[in-house]
Amino acid sequence: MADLKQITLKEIAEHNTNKSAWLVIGNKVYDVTKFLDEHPGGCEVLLEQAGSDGTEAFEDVGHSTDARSMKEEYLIGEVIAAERKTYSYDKKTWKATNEQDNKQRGGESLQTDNIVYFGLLAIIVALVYYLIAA
Ligand code: HEM
Repeated sequence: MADLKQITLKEIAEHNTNKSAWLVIGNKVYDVTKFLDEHPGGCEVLLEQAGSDGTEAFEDVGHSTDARSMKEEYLIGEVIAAERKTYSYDKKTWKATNEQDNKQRGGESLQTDNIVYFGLLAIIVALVYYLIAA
């Protein structure tokens, strides 16, 4: 990746129209001008991000692996080292995963609790029935 053209945020900001639309995803610069009409999510969302950093918007949509590799066709360079931002892909993934895990775990423990309560209730009912019958 050493050969990638180094581009400043100032230069990127100038390409924010449908005549020339650049956007930054993960510090890489993509020229999506030709892709505007082909983007399944529409040209508006791309133009909204054009000239700026679209990493968060791109990640929020949860683009497919296909979409991720597709964007490499439009790669034209990368943000100069001094102006790069760190976007924590890991943290985001972990956050989402943990939330999901917690929900799942919550659901599971609730189910387990219900089974225990139901079992106790059944034992009590059986005991009462036994005592009455005796
Ligand atoms: C070069 C960059 C991009 C490429 C190659 C790309 C590609 C794609 C592809 C292939 C899809 C179809 C669904 C999928 O396969 O995930 C899609 C959907 C979509 N994209 Fe992008 N995209 C790019 C950037 C963006 C950005 C910056 C946004 C900003 C919000 C965006 C918003 C959306 C939305 C809203 C959808 C529709 C999702 C749906 O209907 O379920 N995309 N994109």
